[in-house]
Amino acid sequence: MLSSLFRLTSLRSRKTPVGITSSWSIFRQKWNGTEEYDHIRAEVNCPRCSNQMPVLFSNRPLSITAREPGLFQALNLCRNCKTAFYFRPFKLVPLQGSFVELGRIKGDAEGISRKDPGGIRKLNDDCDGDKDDVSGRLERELPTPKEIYGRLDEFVIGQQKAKKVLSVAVYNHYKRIYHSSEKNEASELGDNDEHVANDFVELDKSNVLLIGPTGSGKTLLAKTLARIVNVPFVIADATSLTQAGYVGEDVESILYKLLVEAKFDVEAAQHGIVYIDEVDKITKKAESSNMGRDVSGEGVQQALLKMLEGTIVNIPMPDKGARRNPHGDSFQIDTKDILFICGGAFNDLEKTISERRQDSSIGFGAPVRENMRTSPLITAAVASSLLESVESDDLIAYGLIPEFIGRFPILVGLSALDEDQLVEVLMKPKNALGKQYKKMFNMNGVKLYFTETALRLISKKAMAKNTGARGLRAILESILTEAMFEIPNTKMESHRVNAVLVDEEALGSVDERGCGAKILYAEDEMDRFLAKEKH
Ligand SMILES: Nc1ncnc2c1ncn2[C@@H]1O[C@H](COP(=O)(O)OP(=O)(O)OP(=O)(O)O)[C@@H](O)[C@H]1O
Repeated sequence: MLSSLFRLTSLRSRKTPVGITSSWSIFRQKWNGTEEYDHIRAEVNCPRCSNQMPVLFSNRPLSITAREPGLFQALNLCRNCKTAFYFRPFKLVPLQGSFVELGRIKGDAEGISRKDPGGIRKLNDDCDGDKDDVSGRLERELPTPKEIYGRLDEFVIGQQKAKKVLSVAVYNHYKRIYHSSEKNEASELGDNDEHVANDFVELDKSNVLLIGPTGSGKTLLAKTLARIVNVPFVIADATSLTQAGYVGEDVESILYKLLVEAKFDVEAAQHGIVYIDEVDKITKKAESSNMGRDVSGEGVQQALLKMLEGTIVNIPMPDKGARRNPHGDSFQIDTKDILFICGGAFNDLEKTISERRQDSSIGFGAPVRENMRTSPLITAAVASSLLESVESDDLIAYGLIPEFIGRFPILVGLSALDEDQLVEVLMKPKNALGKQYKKMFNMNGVKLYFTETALRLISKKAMAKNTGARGLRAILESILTEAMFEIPNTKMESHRVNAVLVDEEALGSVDERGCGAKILYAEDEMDRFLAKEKH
């Protein structure tokens, strides 16, 4: 996609001054962790559609100008008209320069305008300098923590505390982004002293670390949040990452995926959410057992530090064939506004927490210790309570390095789902598994029915497997496979399947297989069964 974007290099050259409309600022940052370059962040009007767009100039040499040193230049894509430009200012103060239009991305044909990955971005797009208006829009368009919580509730069962903490964290994260755009507007308008003083208050970024057993909804929470605030979202696996210089997926590849997800709209990518799973596998402890290769967990944590905090990362543009070329031009992604959510199961972390709190001082005391040894159910409840009080020191004791933990001011503990919650997971959320299978059978004109006892048994089986909600799908798949195999072959009236029933017999018991879902042919068979059940 990108090669077509830049194929039209130097198609047209317009000598139009770069109009600085709202803000510009200079800062110095390392590129590729070694050389230091100056950067100028500016707002310009797109010469094609006149929409405002943010541009990041830097004096890093680009191959487009034969690597001429010392020039401030930028490559940028107008997200409104999807036109790529090369910018080269001929004066720095006030910033003025010329545009070279590089070409346009075909919108729908390549799916570029398939969706606008930045509902959030619309706010910035519309900033027209009226401060009240910016604040007003902030209030109108950014969902409040309660609204975010309400939407999460539609998809995620239980985890009330995590949902609340995340709603506030995400709201504050995007408010922080608007705060900086609002700040720029205010200083342009020459606002009063109090506002000017407030401008110097920098809001820190708040990445989130989710700690909870497998199948408790960590990934689901992150994915749903990204959908609610309508920003690009990617999932990365910490175990596949390598420290600098090692062969394997590198840290930059996460940002490349985010850029792809944002359809190469740099600003949208910079406001996205990245979920990094399995961070408990890059602890010092896990190095020998889990990584299975010559890469230190600590090295990977080190490699992630800069990106988590906020740095400008260079993402090489793909060559023809969509391969990334490290020697070619690149997109620059500033990670300071990307929200990083990390997740991990951190098995047995509760023991570390318990040790820290020396058991008796936590209020549970000896009876709880006894319970932890004897009853797995109570142990799960106690473990959840302990996880809620997790602190940085516990994670350091677990093997995360202090610098890594320091970049996660928000720690959230998730609890294992209990039997009732697993039954809800099956049927309640908007796209619950049970609803999905019902829809699938409905497509063949067949009704799928689960009895209450069957739903409980499915949950019990999942709990016995210790895989949380993750295990539900495998159980459903195994009891419904036979029915899904038969039904498409029974289109003839005489053999038409009317309904499929999942009852206790279909499931067997917690540790034994049942007979599988029952296929009902006669039209009234299901009605008779339901009447009997009611009776
Ligand atoms: N609390 C929940 N509410 C609704 N569905 C859930 C919940 N937890 C898990 N699920 C479902 O279970 C499956 C696995 O969940 P998810 O990937 O979020 O688990 P996880 O905690 O990230 O697990 P892991 O640590 O193994 O990555 C998904 O299909 C998800 O829809």
